[in-house]
Amino acid sequence: MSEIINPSNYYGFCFRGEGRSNFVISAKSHKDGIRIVWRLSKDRKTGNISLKPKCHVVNAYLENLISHFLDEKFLIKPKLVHIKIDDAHHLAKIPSLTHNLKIDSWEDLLDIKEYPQNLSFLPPSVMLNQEIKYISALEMPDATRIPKRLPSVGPTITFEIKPKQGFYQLHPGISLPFCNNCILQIEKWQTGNFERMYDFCPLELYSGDLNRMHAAIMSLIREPHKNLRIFLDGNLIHSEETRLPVIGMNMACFPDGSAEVDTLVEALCHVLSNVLPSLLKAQKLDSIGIVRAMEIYNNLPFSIQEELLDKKNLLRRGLSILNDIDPRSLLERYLLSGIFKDVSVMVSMRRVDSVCIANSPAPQNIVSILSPSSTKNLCFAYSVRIVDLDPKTPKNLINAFQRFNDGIRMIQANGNIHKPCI
Ligand SMILES: O=P(O)(O)O[C@@H]1[C@@H](OP(=O)(O)O)[C@H](OP(=O)(O)O)[C@H](O)[C@H](OP(=O)(O)O)[C@H]1OP(=O)(O)O
Ligand SMILES: Nc1ncnc2c1ncn2[C@@H]1O[C@H](COP(=O)(O)OP(=O)(O)OP(=O)(O)O)[C@@H](O)[C@H]1O
Repeated sequence: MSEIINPSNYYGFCFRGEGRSNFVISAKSHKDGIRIVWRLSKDRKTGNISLKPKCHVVNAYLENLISHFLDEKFLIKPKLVHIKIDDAHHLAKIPSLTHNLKIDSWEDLLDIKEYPQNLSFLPPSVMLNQEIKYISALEMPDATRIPKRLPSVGPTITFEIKPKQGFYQLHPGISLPFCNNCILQIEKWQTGNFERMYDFCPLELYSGDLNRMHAAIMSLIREPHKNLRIFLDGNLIHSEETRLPVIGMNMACFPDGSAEVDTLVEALCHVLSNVLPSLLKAQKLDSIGIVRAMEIYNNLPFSIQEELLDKKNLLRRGLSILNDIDPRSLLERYLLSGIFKDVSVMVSMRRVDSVCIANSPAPQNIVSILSPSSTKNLCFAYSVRIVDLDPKTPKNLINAFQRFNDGIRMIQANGNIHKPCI
C-alpha cells in the first residue's frame, strides 16, 4: 500500500488552486523543509472531494504515455499517497478559506471553533454514508518554489500559463481565420464567462519570435482569463479574479526598483521558448481536428464508443495508436493530444546574484536578461514544471464540440466580433 500521510508532520498549510477536477493544497514538511502539494480529485457533480479518485490512472498516463513526448526535466513525477478520511475532511476546509491564508499547524486546522466542519468540501454527511477509510491523492513538489541553492535577491515569482493549442487547424466545411482557442474563448466571453475578450492568441505565444511571445504574455497580464496566474512567494497576486495593476506588480516583484514586470516577461519568454516546441509537437499528434474527431466518434459502433469512454482505454492501447491510421486510432491520437492542449506550464523565477553564480558548484537553471534601467544583466534562477496532465475521453470532445460550434455561429453572425488570428 502507498504511504499514508500524517498531516501533523507538516505545517504552513494553504490553498494553492483549483480547476474543475482537482483541489490543490500546499504544506511544508517538518522533516526536510520542502513544500509539497496534495492534489485531491473533485466529484464533478457535487464539487466535493471525490471518495473514489482515479489517481493511479493519472500516474499511469504519465509513466506510460506522456513521458514519451515531454522531457522529464519538465515533468513532476507524483507520489500516490493515502489520506485518512478524517484528515481529508479537515484538509478539505482549506479551499474555503481566504486565498493566501496560511495555517500554521495541523492542530490549528482541527479547531472547529476557528475552522468549522461546514467549511469542508468533504462534509461529515458524505463521509458517514460510505465505508471508506482512506482517499488517495497525488503528492508532488510545490511548483511555486525553487530549491534555494544560491543566495537570492527578492521574492520568487511564478507565472502559471495555460498556453492551449499552438497551431491553426482547418476543419471540414469551416473557413474562418480563427484558431481553436480563440473560437472557444469567444464563445465563453459571449456566454458571460468573461467580461471582455482578450487579445491573447496561442499562435503568437508559440511563434518562437520573442517579441511576439512577449506581446502575447502582456495581453494575458491585461486580461488573464484562465490562461494566466501570477504568484509571489506562492501567494496568488494576479489572475482573472484577483487583479493587481502593473505598477503594483512592479513594486511587489522588484521592491528595490531594480527592474519591472517587463524584464520578468522577457526572462519568461526565454524559458518558454525551450518548452513550447515539445508541447506543440505533442499536440500535433492530432491530425484530424475537433470536427472530424466528432464525426469519427459518432460513426463508431456503440461498443467501441463505450471502450473509448473508459479512461483506461488509451493505457491499454498504448503507443501502437501512433502507427495506425484507422479512424479509431486517429480519434485516440486526438484524445491523447488533448492532454497537451490543456496543460499548464508553471515557471518560477527568483533573482540571484551573478557573482554567486560564477562561484557556485551547484548546477542551477539560470536566465540572464539585460535590465532596461541599468547596463548590467539581471540573473534569474528558474524552474519549469508542466502540470495538469489529465486524461481526456470523448466526454471532453462532446462538450468542447458543442461550444466550438456555438463559437463558430457567433463569429459567422458577426464578422467583426474579434481580430482574426491569422
Ligand atoms: O475546451 P477548452 O479549450 O475550453 O478547455 C477547457 C478548459 O477551459 P480553458 O481553456 O481554461 O478556458 C477548462 O479549464 P478551466 O477549468 O475553465 O480552467 C478545463 O481544463 C477543461 O478540461 P476538463 O473538462 O477539466 O478535462 C478544458 O476542456 P477540454 O480540454 O476537455 O476540451
Ligand atoms: N505541483 C503544483 N505546484 C503548485 N501549484 C500547483 C501544482 N499543481 C497544480 N497547482 C495549482 O493548482 C491549480 C489547480 O490544479 P490543476 O490545474 O491540476 O486542476 P484541474 O482541476 O485539473 O484544472 P482544469 O480544470 O484546468 O483541468 C493550478 O491551476 C495551479 O495553480
